Amino acid sequence: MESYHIRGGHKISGECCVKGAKNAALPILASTILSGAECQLSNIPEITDVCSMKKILDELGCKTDTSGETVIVDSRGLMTDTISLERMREMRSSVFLLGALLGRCGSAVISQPGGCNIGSRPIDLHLYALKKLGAEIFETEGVILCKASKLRGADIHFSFPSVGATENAIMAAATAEGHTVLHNCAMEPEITDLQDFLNACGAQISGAGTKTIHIWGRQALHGCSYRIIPDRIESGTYLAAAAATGGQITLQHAQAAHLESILQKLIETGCEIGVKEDKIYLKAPKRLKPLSRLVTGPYPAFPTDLQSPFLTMLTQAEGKSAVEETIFENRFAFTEELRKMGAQITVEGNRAAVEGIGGLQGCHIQATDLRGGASLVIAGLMAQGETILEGIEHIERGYADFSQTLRGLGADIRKTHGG
Ligand SMILES: CC(=O)N[C@H]1[C@@H](OP(=O)(O)OP(=O)(O)OC[C@H]2O[C@@H](n3ccc(=O)[nH]c3=O)[C@H](O)[C@@H]2O)O[C@H](CO)[C@@H](O)[C@@H]1O
Ligand SMILES: C=C(OP(=O)(O)O)C(=O)O
Repeated sequence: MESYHIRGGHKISGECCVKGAKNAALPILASTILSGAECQLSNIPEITDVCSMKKILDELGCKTDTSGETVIVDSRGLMTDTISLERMREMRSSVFLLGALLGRCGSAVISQPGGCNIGSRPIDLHLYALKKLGAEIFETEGVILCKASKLRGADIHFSFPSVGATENAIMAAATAEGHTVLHNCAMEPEITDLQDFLNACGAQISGAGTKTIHIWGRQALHGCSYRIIPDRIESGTYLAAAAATGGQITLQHAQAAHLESILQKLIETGCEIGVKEDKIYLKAPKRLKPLSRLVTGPYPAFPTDLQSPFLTMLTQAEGKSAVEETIFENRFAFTEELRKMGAQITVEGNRAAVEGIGGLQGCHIQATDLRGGASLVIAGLMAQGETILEGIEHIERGYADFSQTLRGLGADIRKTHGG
C-alpha cells in the first residue's frame, strides 16, 4: 500500500506549473468517440482517472497513443457499445461514455459509475436528458441499456445545473437531428472547454458558460488538435497550501478568470494576490483572517471541490470560520481525520464551524476521497512532526505528480510503497 510521509513546518513557496484540468480532460477524452476520427489532445494531466479513461477507450476499440501530456485518440475502430461493470466502477467520469456512445452508435450499455464517496451521486438528470433526445432506457440488475433509433433535438430543462448531465446532453445532442436547447445548465469552464473541443471537431454549439446552451446537430464530426484548459481546482489547492503554510507562490500556466470566487476568498483571508498573463501570485499574511461565510455552489460560486482544502487552511486562521457545503452531503468526512490532528471543527448537517487554533499535530491518517485527501496533505504540511497518510490512490486520481510538485515548493514529503 502506498502512503505519503510528511514532515510539517515548511512553507510552500516558489513556482509551479498548473496541469491540464481533470474535469475537462475526462469528458473531452470520452467525446473523441463522436469524431469517428483522430483527435490530438494536449495538456492532458497524467493522473489515474485519465489512465482509466484511456483503458476504456482502448477496450471499446479506439486506439490511444500517449506521449507525455499529449494523447492521440483514433476512434475509427470503435467496435462495441458496452463498458464492463468493473471499468464503470473505476471512476465517476466513466458516465461520459454514455452520451458519447449514444451519439456515435445509437446505443450504450453501461452501469452506475464509481468515484469518490462524497455523497449520493445519482444519474437521473443524465438519463432524463437522453430520454428527451429520444433514447429508450432499460435498467436491469445494475445494467443500464440506452438505445435510440434516432436522436432528435429537444428542449431540455434541468431541475439542477448538473455538470455531468449538461456534458452528457451536449455530447448526445452534437450529432442528433435538429436543434437542442438546454436550459438551467451548469456553467463551469470545463463545459465551455467541451463545447470548444466539439466545435473544433465540426459541431455547432453555443452558449456554454451561460445557463442556456444551443446545439445544432451535425450528421458527422471530424478530428482536430485541441489543448485542454488549466486546472482551476489544482490551482486552488496549491494556493491554499501556500496560504496555509505562510508561503509565497507563483502559479504558471494558470487561468485566473476561472478562479474569481477562489481568489476573492483568499483576499478576504488577508493574502496578497497578483495576476499577470497566465501567472497567479500569492503571498500569505503573517496570520490568516477567518472567513465568516464560505458557501459552495455551482459555478461561478465557490467550488465544492475546493471546500476541503480551504476548510483545512482555515484551521490556521485567527478566529472562527463558517463553511457551508451545498453540493455533496458527505464532503465533510475528511474533518474526522483533521480532528485526530487536533483541529477544532464542529459539523452540523451541511455546516462546519472551524476554530482557528494554529498548530496541528502530525499523526497516522487515512484519505477517503480525492479532495479530502489533498486537504490532509495540506494539514500534514502545517502540522508539527510527522504525518503518515494512507489512501493516496484517491489523490492520484486527480493530481499529477502531487508529492514531487510539493517537494519542488519546499515540502518535506515522500511517497513510500508498502507497510
Ligand atoms: C468529472 C467532473 O467533472 N466532476 C465534477 C462534477 O461532478 P458531477 O458531474 O458528478 O456533479 P454534478 O454537478 O452532476 O452534481 C451536483 C449535484 O447534483 C446532483 N445530481 C447530479 C446528477 C444527477 O443526475 N442527479 C443529481 O441529483 C448530485 O448528487 C450533486 O448533489 O461536478 C461536481 C460539482 O461541481 C464536482 O464536484 C466534480 O468534481
Ligand atoms: C469529485 C471529484 O471528481 P469526480 O467527479 O471525478 O469524482 C473531484 O474532482 O473533486
